[in-house]
Amino acid sequence: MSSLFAQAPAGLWALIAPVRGRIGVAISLAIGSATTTVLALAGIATLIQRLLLADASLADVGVRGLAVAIALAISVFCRAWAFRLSHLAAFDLEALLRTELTQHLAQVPLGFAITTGSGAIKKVVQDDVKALHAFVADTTPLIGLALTTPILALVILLVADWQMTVASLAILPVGLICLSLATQDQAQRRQQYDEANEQINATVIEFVQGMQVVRLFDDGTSSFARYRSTLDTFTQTLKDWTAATEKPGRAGELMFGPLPVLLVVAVIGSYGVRQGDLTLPTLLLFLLLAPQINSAFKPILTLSLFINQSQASALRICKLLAEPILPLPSQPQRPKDASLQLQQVSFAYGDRLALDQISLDCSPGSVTALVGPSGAGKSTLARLIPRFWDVTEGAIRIGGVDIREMTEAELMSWVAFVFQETFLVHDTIRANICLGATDASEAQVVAAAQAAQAHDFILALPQGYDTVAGERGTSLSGGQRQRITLARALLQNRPIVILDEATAFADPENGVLIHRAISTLTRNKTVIIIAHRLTTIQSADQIVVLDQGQIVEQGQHPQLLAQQGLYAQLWSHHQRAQNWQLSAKVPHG
Ligand SMILES: Nc1ncnc2c1ncn2[C@@H]1O[C@H](COP(=O)(O)OP(=O)(O)OP(=O)(O)O)[C@@H](O)[C@H]1O
Repeated sequence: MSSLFAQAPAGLWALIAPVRGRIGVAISLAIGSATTTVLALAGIATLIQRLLLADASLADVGVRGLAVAIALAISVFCRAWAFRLSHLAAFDLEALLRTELTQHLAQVPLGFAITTGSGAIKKVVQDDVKALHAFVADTTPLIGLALTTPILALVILLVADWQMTVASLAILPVGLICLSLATQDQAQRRQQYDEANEQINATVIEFVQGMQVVRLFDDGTSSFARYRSTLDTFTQTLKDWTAATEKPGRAGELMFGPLPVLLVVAVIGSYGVRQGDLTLPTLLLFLLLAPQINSAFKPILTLSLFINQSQASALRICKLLAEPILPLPSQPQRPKDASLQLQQVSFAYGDRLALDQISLDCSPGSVTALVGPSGAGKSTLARLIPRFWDVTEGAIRIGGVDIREMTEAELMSWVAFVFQETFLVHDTIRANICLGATDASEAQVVAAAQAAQAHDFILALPQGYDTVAGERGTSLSGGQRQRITLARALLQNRPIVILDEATAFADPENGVLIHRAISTLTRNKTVIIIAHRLTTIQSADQIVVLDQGQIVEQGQHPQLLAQQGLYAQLWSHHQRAQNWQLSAKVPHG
């Protein structure tokens, strides 16, 4: 359960509850502003009435004029104060929600980011929280303003002359009919618009991400043509939408403007005054207040649109906050050694089984290699050990203790994980090496970098260990980034090391250095290595061959070769790939 909310929030109003007090005050101030505006308008009507009297007393006129001025001043003050409060509340809410979301994300299983995608998570934490900011800052005072003005004006006019009120508002149904015509297939058109918009986004991302490849192969013409065609579809969708809603929309807008109602009031009212059914001050009151009722419909419709959009953002935030956190043990246990055991482990992504009844024993200090064709389940198995996800069935034990019975910190103190994708934070090289071992001394950091064959290139950087790694480490080569993450793992010095294809992308020179670093890192450790380069794992204590989520072969290299099974096939493919050379036909001169 999240700390900011007593129970998991279930929608827009629940999410903004932490700043409910200030929103309430802001709405009240907005109501005060609208009320004083309407009262000032009514006051102007009585002021004009007094001014038209032949024996108007200056004092009376003065008092009324002052009252109108004070009402207007109060209205402006309340409005400004309402928006100031709502904006301050919005900033606080934004900070509170971001903290809440990041705290929650820190507790959900690590695999959540992989399954959901970092783009989708970023959208919630950034864009949806920003949408709620806009809702609280701008929309909440408008709720008070947009609703109070027409209601109060209506009450005053009904009291003044109910028949005239009905007559002057007769125009409203016409406007409503036009509006419902303009919005009748709104949902379907909105969906078409969203789909066309998504298509454009996807094509732009494809165009930008693939620019290097695209421009090398076709100078960009064909992918640009794809972009043009989705843009044309998008433009056409918008044109159709505009054409279908244009006329009734404009008519509705006109009907909700002040002019038609002023015309009706002026004509009917003047006739009424001439007949003696209506007094001039009442006509003035209608001329001033009736347009306020009509004009309120547009802001109310805009408000409902805003509320719907904010509700969609709120639901995405709530869904993320409702994501179950990794269950933690009530009585944590400590492993007795660095042995690793998988006991009939099964795991499914949703209803798709990725691992099926895997049992495996790795004694302390042994090297276990996971091999198998693509999609066999190697990465999934490796990721279950640091609890990216919990097993669907069975158990994983370290030193005899089920990893679900260990605290997160305890588990992390046993397992180092070297990702296939190296990740550097936007900080100094030193901070990147120290990640997870913040109390390390300078000498320890340098020793780790030396062992990871990274010290020399770090010293050659402009600020040495104080150089800030570029965004996602872009200013460093792939091999250099790998060596920094290896230095990090070396410094952490955890008894179990999981290597996920750390050397796959290294060039030969980097490959030798990285191989050396890995040898140091894995010395005397329990190692699980996923390797496609089968040559590096020939001496592994056990090789586990996975296929379609199951262990199909298990043993040491010579044993597995002799079995002439899947491993032998993979090995011969690997050998062929190693011996493969570019054959060049030298032209005879
Ligand atoms: N995040 C995920 N969501 C859903 N299915 C997934 C996810 N990750 C992997 N899978 C599926 O689980 C199965 C095992 O994938 P896994 O990545 O573990 O295989 P692998 O042996 O490591 O493959 P490779 O050698 O290509 O990396 C595959 O069928 C894959 O499509």
